[in-house]
Amino acid sequence: MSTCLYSKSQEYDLTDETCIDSGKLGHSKSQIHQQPVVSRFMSNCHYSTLYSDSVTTNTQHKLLGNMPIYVKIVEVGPRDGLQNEKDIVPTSVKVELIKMLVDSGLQVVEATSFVSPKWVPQLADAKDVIGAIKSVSGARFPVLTPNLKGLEMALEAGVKEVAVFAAASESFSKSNINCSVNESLARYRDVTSVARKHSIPVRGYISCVVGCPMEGNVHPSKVAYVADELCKMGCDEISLGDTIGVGTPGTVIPMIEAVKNVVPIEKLAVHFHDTYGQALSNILVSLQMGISVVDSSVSGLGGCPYAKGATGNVATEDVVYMLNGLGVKTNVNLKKLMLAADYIRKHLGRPTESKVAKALSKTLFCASKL
Ligand SMILES: CC(C)(COP(=O)([O-])OP(=O)([O-])OC[C@H]1O[C@@H](n2cnc3c(N)ncnc32)[C@H](O)[C@@H]1OP(=O)([O-])[O-])[C@@H](O)C(=O)NCCC(=O)NCCSC(=O)C[C@@](C)(O)CC(=O)[O-]
Repeated sequence: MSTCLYSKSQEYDLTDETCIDSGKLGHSKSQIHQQPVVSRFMSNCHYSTLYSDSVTTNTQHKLLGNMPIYVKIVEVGPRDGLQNEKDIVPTSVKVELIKMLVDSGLQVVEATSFVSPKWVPQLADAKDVIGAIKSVSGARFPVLTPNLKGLEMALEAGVKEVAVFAAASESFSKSNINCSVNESLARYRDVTSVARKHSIPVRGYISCVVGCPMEGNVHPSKVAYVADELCKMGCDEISLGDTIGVGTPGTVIPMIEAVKNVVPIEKLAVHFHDTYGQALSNILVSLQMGISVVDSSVSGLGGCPYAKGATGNVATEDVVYMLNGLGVKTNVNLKKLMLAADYIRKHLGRPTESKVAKALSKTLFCASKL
């Protein structure tokens, strides 16, 4: 047994296989322990977690549970990330962002929503965004559709995948989509039924899976109820959203346990906001429980217009970095992803929310020469 990565006070009980190979860095393990972690990032452009194929990690270690070999990342930045922005982001910027995200290797990029422009003015250009990315290949571009009207508009625009969005809390459902949970499920039965006739896959979101901004704690049985209904109406994937980012493994585990009793685990995805800094630990336990689809947002953009105080989604850069470190494939090139993050952050005029991007920003130039 040996330890790696952090200072003595934070030692992890990992085997040699689970350590990031110090040989790749050209340092001995004792040297690694002597260096502060940030200076190691800055002085080592070849740091192995930048590249998914350069890490030789034993994902089957008993402490890690049975990690999936591959995790599908659903990039929600252009939709969830931008929907809350007050200043309208030009369509051309959204389109360029989507192209850069696809170029980084992301295979699913949620592009926009066909929702009421009165409710979400930022996404009023949904049709134009979809029109402009029609020729972009290499990724799927699902969109949100809250009702049949949204679905019809999406189909007309040429969308090939849609998502409906319910909530486990009545109050949130009312404030987000202006109807009760059961009313929303009835609407979504119509949406999924029409979508299926067009062979369009449907994802079902559930918001507030552990906590609601108005009702507080949400019982796992409420999440399981909505998940079961979404599954029965034909949703192909169900994304469990901690909309306000209050969950910890202590609340996330029983919630997933309850849901996986009614929905096959292969159909589940997780969607964590990082308000309390718990998103990565919640993702890790979700993977250990058998989930292999993770939603995230480039640069940690986001927040829901109807969940006051909630911060952005977990940053895609941070998810990719963790998965690289675990030896789990994602197909994402972290350096290119950071370029996409840089592009949108510069436009929005705000610094990144990604811890990884903050740490690596000084080595980006160096990494770009590799
Ligand atoms: C659901 C409605 C439409 C109900 O809104 P409503 O006001 O009850 O709807 P309505 O049927 O009375 O229609 C009102 C107006 O909206 C129009 N309309 C109606 N539907 C559409 C449509 N699809 N597209 C465009 N326009 C539409 C409709 O034609 C009408 O226009 P008017 O006659 O006044 O000119 C509204 O509440 C809405 O659009 N809500 C969207 C809210 C939203 O997008 N929230 C963020 C996404 S959810 C989320 O972020 C959480 C998630 C998924 O990320 C996971 C997590 O973190 O938890």
